[in-house]
Amino acid sequence: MPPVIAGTRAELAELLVPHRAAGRRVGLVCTMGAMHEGHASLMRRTRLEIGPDAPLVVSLFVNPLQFGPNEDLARYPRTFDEDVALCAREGVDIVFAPTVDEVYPGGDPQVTVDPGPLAGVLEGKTRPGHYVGVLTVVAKLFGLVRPEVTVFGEKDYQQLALVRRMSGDLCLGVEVLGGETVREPDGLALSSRNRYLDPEQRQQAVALSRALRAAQEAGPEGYAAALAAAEKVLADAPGVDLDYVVVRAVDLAELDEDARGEARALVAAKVGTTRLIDNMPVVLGAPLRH
Ligand SMILES: Nc1ncnc2c1ncn2[C@@H]1O[C@H](COP(=O)(O)OP(=O)(O)OP(=O)(O)O)[C@@H](O)[C@H]1O
Ligand SMILES: CC(C)(CO)[C@@H](O)C(=O)[O-]
Ligand code: BAL
Repeated sequence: MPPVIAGTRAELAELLVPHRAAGRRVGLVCTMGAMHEGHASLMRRTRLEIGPDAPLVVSLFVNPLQFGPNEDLARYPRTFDEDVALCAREGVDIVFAPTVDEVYPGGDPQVTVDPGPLAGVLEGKTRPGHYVGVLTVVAKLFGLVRPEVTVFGEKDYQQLALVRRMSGDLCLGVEVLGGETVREPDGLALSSRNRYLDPEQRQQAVALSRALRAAQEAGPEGYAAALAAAEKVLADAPGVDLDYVVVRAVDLAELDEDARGEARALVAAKVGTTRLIDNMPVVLGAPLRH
């Protein structure tokens, strides 16, 4: 069965009434469309969480508030029919695809979400205002859909951390789960923006995941070795204009040289004009002997 498309808040609310009356758990996956297997995996994970009879809602909205003035809002890929077909294959019940006016009647909102200090680093440093835009629209989507559970991709690791933090700090009551990153066979993380890459850039882009794997492999030798291994791969990579490569704590705090245990390696770089991000778990320090 194809999903029902809701273009307005009123249509969405009406579609959810019978589910709420029946006490079903609502699941939400937030997207900007141009869907791929990464999005599909979040839908499947959400379905597992809510069960077969509960409503699975997917939002499809390219949110202008999270794009900077020199970013790719105008050319962001829009593939509505293919997206709906993917949602149908994944058993999505409702696709919420509002217009900009429907989400922001009267223009930009006066009240927005302050994402706090975690938004001042990494993606937030390079893209000022990005996480105000992301959290504001996610808060609105939470308010409109009122989901019990949502799954966000680990590919956007800082975004996942911030959405979790928002739900907790603002008592929104939404369980925020992380979905593993889906990759191409050569390691490149699936991303809607991969379609901007020409064949040569597509080859070059694999350096990001190779660098993260190098950090993983060097992890047992410690923090400095893990970081240096990733940096070396990227320094030798043609066509890759590095923004940052870091090894951080799982909560994205900075680490010192003696750090041990679970950490996260994260990278952002431009390949041609396309900005890509990726991250992987890293375990720092040799395993403790018993
Ligand atoms: N490869 C992936 N594996 C798992 N989840 C993903 C993957 N790529 C994106 N997601 C998740 O899908 C959700 C919607 O993301 P979005 O629509 O921006 O897709 P995207 O591919 O990340 O696009 P972009 O190229 O703009 O970053 C987010 O929670 C994001 O983390
Ligand atoms: C969460 C999100 C849909 C908000 O616009 C977007 O940032 C994305 O696609 O990751
Ligand atoms: N996937 C995160 C959305 C963005 O880059 O704007």
